[in-house]
Amino acid sequence: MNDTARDQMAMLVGALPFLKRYDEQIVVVKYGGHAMGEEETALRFGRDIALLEQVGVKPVVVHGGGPQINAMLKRLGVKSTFVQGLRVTDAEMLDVVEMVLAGPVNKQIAEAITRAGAIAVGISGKDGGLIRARKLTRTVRDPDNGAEQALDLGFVGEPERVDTRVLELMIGADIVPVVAPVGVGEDGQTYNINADTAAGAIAGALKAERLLLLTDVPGVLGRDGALVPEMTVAEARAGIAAGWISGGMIPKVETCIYAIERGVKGAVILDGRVPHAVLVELFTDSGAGTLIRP
Ligand SMILES: Nc1ncnc2c1ncn2[C@@H]1O[C@H](COP(=O)(O)OP(=O)(O)O)[C@@H](O)[C@H]1O
Ligand SMILES: CC(=O)N[C@@H](CCC(=O)OP(=O)(O)O)C(=O)O
Repeated sequence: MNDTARDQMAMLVGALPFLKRYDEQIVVVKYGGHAMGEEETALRFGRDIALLEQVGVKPVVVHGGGPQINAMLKRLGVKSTFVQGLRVTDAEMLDVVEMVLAGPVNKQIAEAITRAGAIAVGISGKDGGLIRARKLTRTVRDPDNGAEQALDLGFVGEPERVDTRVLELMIGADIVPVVAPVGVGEDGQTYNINADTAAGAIAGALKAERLLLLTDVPGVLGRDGALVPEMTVAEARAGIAAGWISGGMIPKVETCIYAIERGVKGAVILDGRVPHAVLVELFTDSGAGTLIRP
């Protein structure tokens, strides 16, 4: 046997316990807009998700699409602003957000997975009452007098309740759900939801075995810039308080903490642009990215 064959054999044997561990288990994968990159990246992602389904894992995909929304807004000549990483969403903006997320982005991902041999169906959080949302309230501290001020982000929502029935029906029929992060209020109002937040709420409601957040950095980086392979919820909270976890990484880490507190066994932040990142994370000992655990 040559070295290549020996390496392949070792990989295969190493993966077997993980295949058993994830058999019939729900894994929620958040596919971020930055991780989507070139068409080839999306096709590779589709092949990995289809493969997961074919080996008995139950994947549920929740996607973002921030950069894709930005591209459409540019074409339309509409300006967009972000507050605390969230897009301020007025009625006109909401139309574009829903059109892009629940339209081409959602369909492209479902199509890529289906082309790779699984059956994937794209839905939005509005379908089947999946994500009941309410208006998100946020405050900001005035730097001059320290007073708390309410922020109005328009139609930005937060999940209030997740009704998993439509997902369970799909999963039970071996259909891979692909979910756009749009929710609906009690009064029928549509809300734009941060995709990390939506994925965390869905993973929590499904009590998923794993939540994977695919982004365009290797994971959580420590003060020295090196990847932190693993951290507890307490360590993650301390990192946010100390300030070395900041910006767009805060909602991701908070989402992981939220999901774990609702029974998800482990949440991982990893680089979705790396070929087969999902497979390496699930089926190898070393994993990929940063694992946040209870
Ligand atoms: N400790 C940290 N480790 C890694 N990234 C961090 C950290 N603190 C802040 N960040 C920032 O978080 C960003 C990832 O969040 P974001 O750009 O919102 O991702 P996405 O578009 O995939 O949702 C990184 O590009 C980086 O600038
Ligand atoms: C409220 C809010 O900010 N919603 C996001 C939804 C998409 C998203 O989160 O996409 P990524 O994961 O690719 O960043 C937005 O409008 O961009």
